[in-house]
Amino acid sequence: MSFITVKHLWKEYGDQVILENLNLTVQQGEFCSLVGASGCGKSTFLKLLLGQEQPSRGTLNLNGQPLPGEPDRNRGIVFQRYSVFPHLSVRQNVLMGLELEQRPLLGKLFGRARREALAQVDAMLEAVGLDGAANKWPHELSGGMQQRLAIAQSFLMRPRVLLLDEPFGALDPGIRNDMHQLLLKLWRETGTTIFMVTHDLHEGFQLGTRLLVFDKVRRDPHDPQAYGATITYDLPIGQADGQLVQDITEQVRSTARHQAA
Ligand SMILES: Nc1ncnc2c1ncn2[C@@H]1O[C@H](COP(=O)(O)OP(=O)(O)OP(=O)(O)O)[C@@H](O)[C@H]1O
Repeated sequence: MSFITVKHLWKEYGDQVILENLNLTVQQGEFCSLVGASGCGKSTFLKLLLGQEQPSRGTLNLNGQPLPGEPDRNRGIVFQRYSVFPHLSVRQNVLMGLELEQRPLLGKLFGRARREALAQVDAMLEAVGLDGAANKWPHELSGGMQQRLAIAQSFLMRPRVLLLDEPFGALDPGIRNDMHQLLLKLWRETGTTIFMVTHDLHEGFQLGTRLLVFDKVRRDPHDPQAYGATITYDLPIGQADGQLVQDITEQVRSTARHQAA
């Protein structure tokens, strides 16, 4: 049985069709990169996987059961920005997840439980290269360090599914490669199933195990909202030849031009 099964999934907001007839099966531990023109419903798809939005039609199953309709600890998410608590230190930011999980009402751990949690936190901070910044505040960190912190927070909770919405979109190209290596390392160590939205087509073609291209195949010039996007390409990473890369890039850009018109 597949880990995640999406069948005939539609998402509409009022008259606007966002996603139409998505079908997809994903095995546990896959790392899917999602690309597509702006407005093609990639973030909406992540929200459906998170349980923050519900399908208008169709089904989304996890291990054969409907995905819980509300976010839970099995699903983590990292956004391009603002995934961390600004009023907590780096160490407290990462600790907070464990405290809320183990003491949901009080939100605080004491004694041995706290010491054990802090040992996990410190090991994770070391894994993401933030051990030297444990006592800093988020505003004292560079953008790359903030994303390392957000990634540390997410992985520490060991979600079964991790959703990344343009996690490196605000970072300088120079440090993206380091972030890719970090993400791949944590993914391999944890076996988490990852869905990552990226605007960077090059990143999408390179990172992970599978590329999913979201695009609109139907278009009504008189009613731009009538049709939604679907998955037009579903390829193993590294398998697309130069011509296919060029075709996909051109199609995504063409849809982006139509969306902007
Ligand atoms: N809660 C909502 N209510 C109404 N419309 C929404 C809502 N959320 C998203 N949309 C619309 O759904 C469409 C798809 O948005 P979405 O953010 O999923 O696209 P995207 O492919 O992730 O775009 P981008 O790459 O620019 O982030 C957009 O037209 C957006 O305005």
